[in-house]
Amino acid sequence: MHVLVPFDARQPKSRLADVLDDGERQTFARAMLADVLDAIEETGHEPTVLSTAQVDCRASVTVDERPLTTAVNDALDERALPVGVVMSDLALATADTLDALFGTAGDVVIAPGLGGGTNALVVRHAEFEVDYHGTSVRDHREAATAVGANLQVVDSYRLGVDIDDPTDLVEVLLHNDRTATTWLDDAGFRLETREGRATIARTGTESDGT
Ligand SMILES: Nc1nc2c(ncn2[C@@H]2O[C@H](COP(=O)(O)OP(=O)(O)OP(=O)(O)O)[C@@H](O)[C@H]2O)c(=O)[nH]1
Ligand SMILES: C[C@H](OP(=O)(O)O)C(=O)O
Repeated sequence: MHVLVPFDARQPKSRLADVLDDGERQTFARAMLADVLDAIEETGHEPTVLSTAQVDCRASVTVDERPLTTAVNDALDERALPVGVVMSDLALATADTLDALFGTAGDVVIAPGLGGGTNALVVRHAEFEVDYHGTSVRDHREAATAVGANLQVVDSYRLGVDIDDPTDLVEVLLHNDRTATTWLDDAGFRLETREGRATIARTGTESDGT
């Protein structure tokens, strides 16, 4: 199966601006992309990065500067189905969890994200179109129904966590041990327990007084 990996190479991960500067967000986004590409390759499927600008990575790259939804729908039209779409910020994605997604039968198979996004999906129905942003998981359910496509939802913690906000970094430090975690470690991020919950702190910053 062909697997598209959308990637915003221009200003990635703006919601992490409180904890990472511009250059750090670029590097961290690329680290997560590398981990996602590794996991897809381990499944034996073929990833193509669908990027807003050229990016140095181990997969083939198609550059499309248009908005996410337009770029993905055009890429779906150009390829023989089925096609997978896996977001580049799924830092916890593993070959096993992706195999479960790719192996689930259905015209449209969705891995929802926390907060209403669509972290990954498989499209086997020619009339189905994506519509990202907002509560896209609900929009995709409706879009599947509208074209008469059978929809399946996979239940996956690892595919459900996309790294958008600083609190999501906790999950990377807790549950990933690949490129993105190494990068966070090297950048000084540590887990701390506050009021019984895991949270992140960064050594060498004002917040820890060093
Ligand atoms: N090709 C393409 N990919 C995009 C675009 N916008 C976001 N992405 C990718 O789509 C996935 C989900 O992106 P978001 O979390 O909504 O956006 P983001 O740019 O990563 O982060 P924020 O700036 O914090 O919203 C990630 O893999 C992004 O790299 C776009 O306009 N084009
Ligand atoms: C692209 C978007 O991602 P989010 O903004 O929810 O991370 C979505 O899944 O619709």
